[in-house]
Amino acid sequence: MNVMDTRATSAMLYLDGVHVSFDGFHAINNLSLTLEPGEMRAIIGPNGAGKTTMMDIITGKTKPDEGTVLFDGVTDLTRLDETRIAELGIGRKFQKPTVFESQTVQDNLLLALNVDHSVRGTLFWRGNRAESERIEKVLEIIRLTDARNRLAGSLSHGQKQWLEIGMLLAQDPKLLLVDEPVAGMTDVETHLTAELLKEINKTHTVMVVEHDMTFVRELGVKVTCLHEGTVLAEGTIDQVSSNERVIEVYLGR
Ligand SMILES: Nc1ncnc2c1ncn2[C@@H]1O[C@H](COP(=O)(O)OP(=O)(O)OP(=O)(O)O)[C@@H](O)[C@H]1O
Repeated sequence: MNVMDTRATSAMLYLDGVHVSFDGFHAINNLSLTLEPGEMRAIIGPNGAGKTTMMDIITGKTKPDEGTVLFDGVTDLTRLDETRIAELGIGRKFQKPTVFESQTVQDNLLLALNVDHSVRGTLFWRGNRAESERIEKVLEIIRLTDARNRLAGSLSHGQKQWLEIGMLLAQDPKLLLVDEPVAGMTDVETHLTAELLKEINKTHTVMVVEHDMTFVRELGVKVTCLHEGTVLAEGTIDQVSSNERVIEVYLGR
């Protein structure tokens, strides 16, 4: 691919002709996808479509056999390891919340900030002014300001998910990858999560994988449906959900 391609130079994320096979099985098959800076994209698709593998490629956990994966215009992610990719500003939220249950909400956020906690000791450190302001802002976005001193273990499932999204946000990533955030949530929590991601998307580029179509519709963003490791359909939720192939392989089941 020519890196002077305008898509490649302006995109936050640019995948082109990506292939991944596991023992001869083609999990990702000529996958091409572009995410613009500031965009939020919803990724849908049946089990085994390659959604997780695509996230693994972006974060460096899995290396493609072929294809181009560029971040922020020019950085070739296929040459970097997971740590370096995280340092570049790609944050990933896995499906299950993994907060520090015996720490308070606020201390979880402090732990997530990029500081040398081994030296300063998180429990005695309350951050400099910029960091404190950042924590306040994140608490507000994730709606946990009033719960700041509660132990994370005492939060509801939905609140734990929001806290973990907040821990990513504390690091101010350029791109947030969010895997099935509303699985196991109540309808109210699901609605609040859509609001929360829309708020985050005002200042961050977001890619969210989700099966819950009510939630995806509420996000109101461009949708990509993957199937057999490639893009089956892309467009508005109405366009994608009325696509005959999407209905056949995913929605109509
Ligand atoms: N490490 C691996 N070794 C062998 N096969 C794998 C490996 N990782 C993924 N696969 C296969 O690749 C395909 C794509 O899997 P992937 O987990 O990316 O799908 P998915 O769209 O995330 O599905 P789900 O919605 O169930 O999470 C599946 O058939 C899966 O079994």
